[in-house]
Amino acid sequence: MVKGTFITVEGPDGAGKTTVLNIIAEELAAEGYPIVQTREPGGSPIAEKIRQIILDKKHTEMDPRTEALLYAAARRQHLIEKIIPALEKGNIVLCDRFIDASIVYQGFARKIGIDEVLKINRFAIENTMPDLTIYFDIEPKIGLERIQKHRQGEMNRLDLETMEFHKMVREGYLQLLDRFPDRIKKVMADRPIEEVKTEVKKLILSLLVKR
Ligand SMILES: Nc1ncnc2c1ncn2[C@@H]1O[C@H](COP(=O)(O)OP(=O)(O)O)[C@@H](O)[C@H]1O
Ligand SMILES: Cc1cn([C@H]2C[C@H](O)[C@@H](COP(=O)(O)OP(=O)(O)O)O2)c(=O)[nH]c1=O
Repeated sequence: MVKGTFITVEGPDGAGKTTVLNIIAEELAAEGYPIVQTREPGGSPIAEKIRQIILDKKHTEMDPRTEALLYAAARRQHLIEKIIPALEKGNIVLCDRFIDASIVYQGFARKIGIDEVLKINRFAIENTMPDLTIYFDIEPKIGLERIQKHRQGEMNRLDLETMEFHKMVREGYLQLLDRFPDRIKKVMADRPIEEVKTEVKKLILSLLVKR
């Protein structure tokens, strides 16, 4: 029987997920909550190796279904090695991206199909779904500008096609929000970090008091 609480954050790149999660993890830990913070793809040695294969810029010929299977494989390994043991010990697991990222990026934006990607991910994760998923909503243009601003010209792949892709990503998340309204909660991420953090923390605490 799993005793812990499993919370994931999702959203387009540059929405502020990592920034806000870092602050909240630190605050909750200081307040005495047993926090385990982790991220996908990666989060365990085997899963990190799979991440390197997926994100390797040399792998331009990678087929979308291969990519989806690799994400699902990394997810399974991370779940078995890290998330489930932490939940069994009663921890609150805060995870940066999980199954919804695959549904949206591979299923919707790469056009494999939401239900196809759900199927392989159900195989990968069996029954371990998040208790709560916080979706950081932001216009892709703003998210990408944030990333560019801090990487100072290094990342210049932001042509029209990738903007189209990122728009699909947001659209995919909004569809998931409609499909799973009880699990996924939306936060407007186009606001100062402190405001976003306060709202996200409120959502987390309101789940924790119920349990
Ligand atoms: N609310 C915010 N307003 C302005 N800049 C932000 C905000 N949240 C994050 N950032 C900055 O935007 C960049 C991307 O944030 P990050 O947390 O890495 O996003 P994500 O994990 O969603 O891709 C970082 O440089 C971060 O400092
Ligand atoms: C977990 C996951 C991530 N991704 C993508 C989303 C990101 O663009 C990238 C992860 O890179 P990462 O550097 O972790 O980005 P971020 O800080 O924005 O989360 O992988 C998928 O396409 N499918 C998935 O299942």
